[in-house]
Amino acid sequence: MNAKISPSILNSDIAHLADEIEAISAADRVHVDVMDGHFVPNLSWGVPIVQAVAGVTELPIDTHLMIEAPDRWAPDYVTAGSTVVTFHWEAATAPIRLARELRNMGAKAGVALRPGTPVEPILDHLEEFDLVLIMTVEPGFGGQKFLPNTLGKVRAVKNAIRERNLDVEVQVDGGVNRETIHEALAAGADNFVIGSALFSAEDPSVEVLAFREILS
Ligand SMILES: O=C(CO)[C@H](O)[C@H](O)COP(=O)(O)O
Ligand SMILES: [Co+2]
Repeated sequence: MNAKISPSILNSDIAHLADEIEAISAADRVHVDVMDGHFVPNLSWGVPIVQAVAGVTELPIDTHLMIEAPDRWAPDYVTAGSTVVTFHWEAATAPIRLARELRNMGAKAGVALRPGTPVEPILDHLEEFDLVLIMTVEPGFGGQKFLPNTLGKVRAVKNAIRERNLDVEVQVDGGVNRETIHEALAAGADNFVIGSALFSAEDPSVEVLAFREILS
């Protein structure tokens, strides 16, 4: 599987969001972080932003829901234009049923785990998902430090995917930069959410290419 770069626009200059997204057009996806102020202690944005992003880019939208009651809200993010909708395992009432609903709507279904959530319960259900997101920081804020003790879960998911020859992406999200990306890659990640390391660079368009080079 070719490694994918999914820039998180959380820490971009949202007053110039269309320009920021244009700058990362050589990436593979746009990662949109939805936070509800309950599942995480921060509030970001919702359906209208996904619709707005869909209106200014051809890149597939990868929506990361850090919200309570994803069973109720996640389908709206497919309708809004997301290609991938990832919800948190900890927040969902019926995660398998929700994943099936998202797929039936034509989207890819992703499941995310906080750093402290064990991976074992999802290993028996990997066929139900297109993407597993292993959080490498506590969800809620951009610009945090990468937690290397989460990489054991990346290895465990990747091993299970390989053993069963499944087509499931392993995404890491949080604190990924030019140094930490090597550890995540070695552990088996193939989809890299990169936020502040891209948007704090002098030229994010050049930085995307630098990450592409590292992953090649
Ligand atoms: O889900 C997230 C935070 O909960 C963001 O996607 C993540 O933090 C990306 O930003 P950075 O690369 O700056 O850590
Ligand atoms: Co995210």
